[in-house]
Amino acid sequence: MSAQETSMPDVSVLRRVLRRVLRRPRIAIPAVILVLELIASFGARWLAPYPPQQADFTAALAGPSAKHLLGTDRLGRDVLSRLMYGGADTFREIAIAVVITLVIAVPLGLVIGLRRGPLDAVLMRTADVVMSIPGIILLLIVLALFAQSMTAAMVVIGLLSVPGMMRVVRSATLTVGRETYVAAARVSGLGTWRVARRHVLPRITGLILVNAALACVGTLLIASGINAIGLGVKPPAPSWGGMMADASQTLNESVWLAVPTGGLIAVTAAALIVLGDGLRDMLAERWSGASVAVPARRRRASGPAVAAAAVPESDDARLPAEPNPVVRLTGVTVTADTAAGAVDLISDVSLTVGQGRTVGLVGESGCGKSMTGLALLGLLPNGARVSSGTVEIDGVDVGSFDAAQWRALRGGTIAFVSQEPMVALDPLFTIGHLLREAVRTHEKLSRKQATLRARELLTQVQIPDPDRVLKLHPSQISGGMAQRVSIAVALAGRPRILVADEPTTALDVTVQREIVQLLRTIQRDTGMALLMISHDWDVIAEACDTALVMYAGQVVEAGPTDRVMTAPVHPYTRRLLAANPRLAAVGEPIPTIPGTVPSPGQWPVGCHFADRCPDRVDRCTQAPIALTQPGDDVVARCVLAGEELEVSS
Ligand SMILES: Nc1ncnc2c1ncn2[C@@H]1O[C@H](COP(=O)(O)OP(=O)(O)OP(=O)(O)O)[C@@H](O)[C@H]1O
Repeated sequence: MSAQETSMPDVSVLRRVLRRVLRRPRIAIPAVILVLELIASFGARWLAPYPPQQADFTAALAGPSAKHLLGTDRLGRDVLSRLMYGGADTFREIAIAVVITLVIAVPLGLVIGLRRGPLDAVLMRTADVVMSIPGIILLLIVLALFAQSMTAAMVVIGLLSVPGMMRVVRSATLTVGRETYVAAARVSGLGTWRVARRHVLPRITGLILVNAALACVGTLLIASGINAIGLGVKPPAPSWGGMMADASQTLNESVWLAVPTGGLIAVTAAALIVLGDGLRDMLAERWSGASVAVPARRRRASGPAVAAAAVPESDDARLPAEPNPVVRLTGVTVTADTAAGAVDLISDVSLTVGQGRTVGLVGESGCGKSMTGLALLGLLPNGARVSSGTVEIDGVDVGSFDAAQWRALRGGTIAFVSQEPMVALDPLFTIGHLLREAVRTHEKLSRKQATLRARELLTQVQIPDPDRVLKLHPSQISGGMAQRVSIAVALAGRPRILVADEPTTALDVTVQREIVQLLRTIQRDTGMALLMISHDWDVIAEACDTALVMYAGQVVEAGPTDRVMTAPVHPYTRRLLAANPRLAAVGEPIPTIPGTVPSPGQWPVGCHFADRCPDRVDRCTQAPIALTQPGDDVVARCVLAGEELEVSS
């Protein structure tokens, strides 16, 4: 963010926020009450009618009168003045505790919610331990050790509240972190902290405010309690808790004395809660319609742990040659820890994408296409890892890369476009802001230069009237335009390889063609390599030089797209092509492949497709099937592949 952006907030923005706040009684009323209390408390020296200790024994325990608006206590001291003087300490105490809680808990919750891993495990266990400490005993010890210092007590309360707040922030971050725009921001190379601050924090601010309000109320009550039992502010200095204690001692003589102090504490607590709720609702309204939380993609539950049979080495299989390889996956197996044990999600996947080339991954849902793309992006889900094989990018083995090295690579060398353009863009910001942020992640540019580059990117993705679009929010543009914008964001770092995971699935047919053509044009102009993940043969036909067909975690056939589509060798490829709805004859039912893709962990020992394959022979189920090259341009994982070719030639 530029100095201009971070410096003095725009007056018109402040005015807008103020107008919005004042229009809502649920915010305006508690806010006015609290502001008046703050003014009265911190301005007590000038505003209070009497000094806090000035006693008038002739007017002890008097009710409200013109002279003493809220009456007097048993020493004839003015209750209103004492409440005003005592308020400053009360608000200061609340501020100390709650600021400590927020300053520690919010960043920690954000970071562990996004990063997970060992830090998450350590902090969560530490939180469990801290939460089991009996707070009241600790408070009494601290008050004894620090000469009844309320500051020390508030520091302890603040620290003891950290675990609770951290858990709330962490679990909200986990939810928001699953949204595609957050994944997209991470893939564009933004560090965890920047993603947290720019894309997660604004979404969970409402929740944090509600919990902060509750923490304020909790601290108010605890601080009043400590003062009431005489362990905090020492009499005759005024405090709300001390005044409650005084009132309780004189209840038999005057019930009234409890009313102003008790009422003030109750009104303050209620105002804090209503204000927190009101602000949360205001922020929630801001989000409604802008983005719909996308549920995490449904994952098929892994079946009972069946150890994946060792697949023979596939060195003998030469995948289609790719000139100037930018990316090379060699025999990559991704394994995930599940409740049923370690399960392979993809097995022995090899692929190469050369400069200026497009390789397509095609297959039914659940075959492992996305997992292959995520392995290449270094973005495997928690618990999943590359358990064997290598991933090379620009000739460098990235297997041992740490988070910082991946960050440097993502968005720069490799970029990602997802299937949900609308949710890949953070709805809170304008297109211009999102593009400027993406551009400045990779290049040191002034705001003006970044705007020019953002405009250039919009032109590159063929968006008409880029100046107008820069000022719009994602919710104000169509799905097709949003996909163009997310491609522009991906191009901001001038990537060498772009992974496009079903980039046209959410779009209508005409727009799909436009997006595919756009990607091809960009690729021709920039020489970028493209890994296109799709279940749509039309997209593969239109965009890809080479097609890899995946089934149940394995590459089952590969070759030049034309050959794969016109002379498929693997029975699965043939049936997948036949099931293409656009090839079905009018009036004829669309052929389907009976059965379903076996889940990871339930793959059979032999050919993964055997159960669904009408051409199955005994050899298919006896041992793992290797990927072989039975002919020019033909790579297949089928025992019948060679025979097939002989028959057809
Ligand atoms: N974190 C995970 N833990 C366990 N299994 C997972 C996990 N993530 C994905 N899977 C499983 O891995 C398999 C491959 O998933 P993947 O998303 O790569 O399939 P896909 O071919 O891209 O399908 P789709 O087109 O539906 O995304 C699926 O069976 C999925 O259920």
